[in-house]
Amino acid sequence: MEAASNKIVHRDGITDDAFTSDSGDIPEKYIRTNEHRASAVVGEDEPHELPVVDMARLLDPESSASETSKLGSACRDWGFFQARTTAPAVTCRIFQSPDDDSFNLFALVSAAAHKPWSRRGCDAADEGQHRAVLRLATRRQERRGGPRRRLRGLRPPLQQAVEAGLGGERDTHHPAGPGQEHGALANKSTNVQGCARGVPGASAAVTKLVARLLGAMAADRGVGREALVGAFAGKRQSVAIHHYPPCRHPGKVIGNTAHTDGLALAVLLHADDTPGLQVLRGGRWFPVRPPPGGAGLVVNVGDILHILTNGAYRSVEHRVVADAARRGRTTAVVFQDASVGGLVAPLPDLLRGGAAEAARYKSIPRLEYLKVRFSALAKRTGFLESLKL
Ligand SMILES: O=C(O)CCC(=O)C(=O)O
Ligand SMILES: [Fe+2]
Repeated sequence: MEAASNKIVHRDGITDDAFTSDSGDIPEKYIRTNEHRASAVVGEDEPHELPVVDMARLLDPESSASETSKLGSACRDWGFFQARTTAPAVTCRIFQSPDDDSFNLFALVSAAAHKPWSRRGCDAADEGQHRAVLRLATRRQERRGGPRRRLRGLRPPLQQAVEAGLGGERDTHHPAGPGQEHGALANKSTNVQGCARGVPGASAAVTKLVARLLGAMAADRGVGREALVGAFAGKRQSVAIHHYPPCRHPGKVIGNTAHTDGLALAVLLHADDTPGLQVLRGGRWFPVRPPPGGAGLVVNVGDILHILTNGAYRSVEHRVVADAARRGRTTAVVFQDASVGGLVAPLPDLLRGGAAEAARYKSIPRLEYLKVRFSALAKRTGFLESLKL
């Protein structure tokens, strides 16, 4: 029987089922076949590629206008694009070489993937990642008398993010079947805290990349650079690191259920070339191929940027499917927050002047926005729709 997709799976349960059963079947409660059936996946035979924005061309005055318009179309049509960059600063700082002792994410992720289940709590991704994050952050606060003490030493943007629960621990697990040892789960996400030493460098590199993209987005949207860059300046940044172990039954479980990202912009780094990410476009799932050789990042519009641009740039659903053949998949996602004067609202510059647009979304205080989004996730109701005017 197919499991209801909204079942909550606790990690304690996973431990028992995944390691004590030897039947080779996937426990019914982990099956997400219905999610695979929900929409068609575009096959290998239909050529497609995520739009590519070349960062060097974006900066070069000769090519900047045409690359800016490519960027704008990508954000309108796909909500996703690949930012091609040859500068190794971003990727290297997050996924540093395993030989470098100062910060070794590979070791961290691999330790997370192989350690026995701890009992720190786990919620299935389909309950909503952000809810899980919030709950874990709250528990952490209760246990330790507030996260501030534990986070001493982190630089402010990251510290704020973790305090807000946005960069907190994520543990969303879906077992792929017992007997698969450590490959029994389709998604293990770990948190930034263990990577604290390496993150500030990566955070600075991502901030720079994001500022460049925002400058071009502002030009494309016809607002002053400061209007958009200012909405992001000094705002929270958080990082989620995901590890998706290989899975023998990729068509039955899901690595990361379909969702849109709640913050403003997400920058995704692939640590390997295992595919898995799929983007919903025109009712079909488009598989995203990891940029070859790590020469690029996948960027997507989140709900807040959707609202800031008055709906011109689209926050689209995406998901991660499991892969049976390869050794697993590891990604890091840097989320960037934004708001205008404490509000999540269309950029005021879009609503005034000669080319003024009518506001298509309500303006709501940021805290209320977060609250509404969490409860919408819990109830599985359309969130952006509920803010539409
Ligand atoms: O791991 C991936 O490819 C995507 C993860 C994701 O969508 C997220 O963290 O919001
Ligand atoms: Fe996402």
